[in-house]
Amino acid sequence: VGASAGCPELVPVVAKKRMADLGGEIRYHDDLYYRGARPVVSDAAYDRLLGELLRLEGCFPELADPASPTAGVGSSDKEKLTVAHEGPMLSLNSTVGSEAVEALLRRLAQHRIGEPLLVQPKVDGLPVELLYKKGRLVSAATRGDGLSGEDVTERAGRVQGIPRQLIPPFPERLAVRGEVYADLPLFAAAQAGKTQEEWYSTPRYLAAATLRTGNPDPWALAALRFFPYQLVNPLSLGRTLESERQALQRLAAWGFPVAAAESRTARNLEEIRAVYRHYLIHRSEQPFAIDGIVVKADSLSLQKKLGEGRRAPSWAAAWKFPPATVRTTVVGIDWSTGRTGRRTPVAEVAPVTLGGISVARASLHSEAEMVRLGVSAGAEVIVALMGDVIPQIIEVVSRGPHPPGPLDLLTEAPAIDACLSDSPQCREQFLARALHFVSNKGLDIPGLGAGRLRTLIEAGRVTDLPSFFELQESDLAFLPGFGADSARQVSESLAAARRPPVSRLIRAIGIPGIGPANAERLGSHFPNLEYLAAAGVEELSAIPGLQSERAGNVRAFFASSGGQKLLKRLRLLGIVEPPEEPESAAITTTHRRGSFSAVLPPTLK
Ligand SMILES: NC(=O)c1ccc[n+]([C@@H]2O[C@H](COP(=O)([O-])OP(=O)(O)OC[C@H]3O[C@@H](n4cnc5c(N)ncnc54)[C@H](O)[C@@H]3O)[C@@H](O)[C@H]2O)c1
Ligand SMILES: [Zn+2]
Repeated sequence: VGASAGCPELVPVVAKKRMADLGGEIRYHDDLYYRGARPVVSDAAYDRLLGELLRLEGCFPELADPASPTAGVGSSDKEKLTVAHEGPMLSLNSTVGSEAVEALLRRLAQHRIGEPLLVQPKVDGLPVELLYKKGRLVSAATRGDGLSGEDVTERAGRVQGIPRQLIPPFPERLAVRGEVYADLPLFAAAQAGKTQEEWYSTPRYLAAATLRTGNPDPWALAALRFFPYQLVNPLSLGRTLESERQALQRLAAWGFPVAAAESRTARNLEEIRAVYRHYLIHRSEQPFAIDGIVVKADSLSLQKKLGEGRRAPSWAAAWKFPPATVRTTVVGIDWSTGRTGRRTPVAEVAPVTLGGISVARASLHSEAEMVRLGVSAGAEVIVALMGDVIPQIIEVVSRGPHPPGPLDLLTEAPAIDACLSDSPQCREQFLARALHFVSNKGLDIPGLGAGRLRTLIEAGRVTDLPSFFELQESDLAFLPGFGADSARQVSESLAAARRPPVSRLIRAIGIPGIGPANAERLGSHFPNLEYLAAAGVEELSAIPGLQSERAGNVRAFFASSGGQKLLKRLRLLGIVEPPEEPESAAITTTHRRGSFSAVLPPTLK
C-alpha cells in the first residue's frame, strides 16, 4: 500500500495492473506520435496518462516495470536506430502551467541561490543531433530511443541553418543538438489550396516526415530550418566555456543561426512568467511553431552537479502553453460512424485558421459533450487545437437558435459482430472497419485510403474483411489515381500480409474493447487465431492484464454469427491455420496446449 503523501491506497495487485495498463496505453500513443507523428489523443490527455504512471511508480517503486515507457524517451523501429548519440538525448520535465518550472526552481535553490536562468522558446519540431569532425558535418540523427537514432544525414545536410562546414577555428569533434522545424510562413503558403488528405497536418509533422523519408518533397525540404539549443559535452571543449549562453555564442561563431535574442535571462518565477507571457502573446508572429518555453540553469558546472534522470535532465524544465484557440460559428452537425458502430458528432464550422492549419470541422467527442456544451447550428464557439493537431470545441460563447437535437442516436450498444460485412445499412460502419483493417493499426497496407476503399466496396470487390486477400491486381488497377505500379505494390503488400502475427490480426479484425495492448496480450498467449476463437471465458480471464469484460467480448465475438463467418472465411483463404481436427468441436485446453508446437516454426520449438 502506498505510503507517501498523495499516493493512492491500492493493493499491490491492483496498482501493478493499473501500471501495466497505463504502460501499454502510453506505448501505443508513443508509437503513433514518434513513429508516424500522427497522434490520436491530445497532448493533455497523453500527459495525464504519463503523469499518473509516473506518480504510481513513485508510490510503488518495487512494482515498476523496468521496461516502463517512463524509463526512456520516444519510440522507433529499433532496426532503424543506427546512429549512437554522444550521450543520452532526453525529453524535458514539462507541465501546462508553471509546476515543472517551479520544481526546477526548488531544485536549484537547494544548490545555489541567485544563479541566472536561461529562458528559450520551446520550438515544436523534430530534435536532431549533428556530429562534426574536423569541421565537417558527418552525421545527423533523430532522437530515436534516446541512445541512438535514425540516420538523417543526407536530408539534414540540405536544411537551411545546418552548416555542412563550420567556420574555423573549431574543435576536432563537435556535437550539436537542435530542433528541425518548418518555417511557418512557408508552411502556410504551401498549404494553401490543398485538401487535407494531400497535405501535412502540422508543421511538426512536415518536419518529421520530410527529414525521415528517403525521398522528400523538394518544397518541404526547402521549408525546413534549424534551431540549435544545445552544445553536447561543452565542458570537454575547454575551461573557457562556463555557461549555456557562452556555448550559444560559440555556435553562432561556427555558423549556426543562433538568434541570441531568442535566449533571455531570468532570476525568478516572476521574470520567467514575463517571458512566458511575451511568447504566448507573440506566438503567431514567430517563424516557428512554439508549444511553450524552456527554462535552463545557465551555469554548466551547476548543470553537471544537478545531473539527469532517466527521462529528463534535472537542470531544465518546460512550461507548456495551453492549447491554441479561435472563435468561429457552427454551420451544422455531422454524425460519423466508427467501426464499432458508435456515432460521434462532428461540428462543421465556418473555416478559420488555427495554429497554422485550416479548420472546417471540429470534434465534439460525444453526444453527451455536445449536449453539455449546448452546441448546435448557429452557435458561436471556441475551438482549441488539442495536442496541436485535433480541433475540438471547448466552449460555447453564444447558443444557436435551436438547442441540440433531436437526438436520433443509438441508445443500445451495437451488436458485437455488427457490420463485419457490407450491406446498405452497414456501408459506413463497414467502411470504417475495412479502413481500420488495412490501416497501420491493422495489417498496414499502404495506399488504401477511405476514398479508394469506398470505391472498392461500392464496386463489390470488397464485401467483408477477408475479401482483401482475394483482390486481384486488376481489381486495384481501376482505382482512381492507381496505375499498374501502385496496383502491383498494393497487391504485393496484401500477399505479404497473408501471415500476420496473431496480435496484429486480432487488432485488425476489431473486436470491441480489444486495443493494441490487449491484442498483444492475446497474441502472446495464443499462437493461432483458432485457439483464441475456441477459448472459453475462464481461460481468457486468466490472461494477465485482460479485464473479464474484455474476455467476455472476445468470447461473444467468436460465438456470434458474424465472428464465426469471419473465421471460416479466413480459414478457407488460408490466412489462419485450420485446427488439427476440424471435426472435433470440443477441443480441450490440454489438447490445445499440446498442439501448440505443431504450428510453431521449427526455430521456436
Ligand atoms: N498526443 C500524443 O499521443 C503524444 C504522444 C507522445 C508524446 N506527446 C507529447 O510530447 C511530449 C513528450 O515529447 P518529448 O519527449 O518530445 O518532449 P517535449 O516535446 O515535451 O520536450 C522535449 C523536447 O523539446 C524540444 N525543444 C524545443 N525547444 C527546446 C529548447 N529551447 N531547449 C531544449 N529542448 C527544446 C527538444 O526536442 C526536446 O526533445 C509529451 O509531454 C506530450 O505532450 C504526445
Ligand atoms: Zn516535442
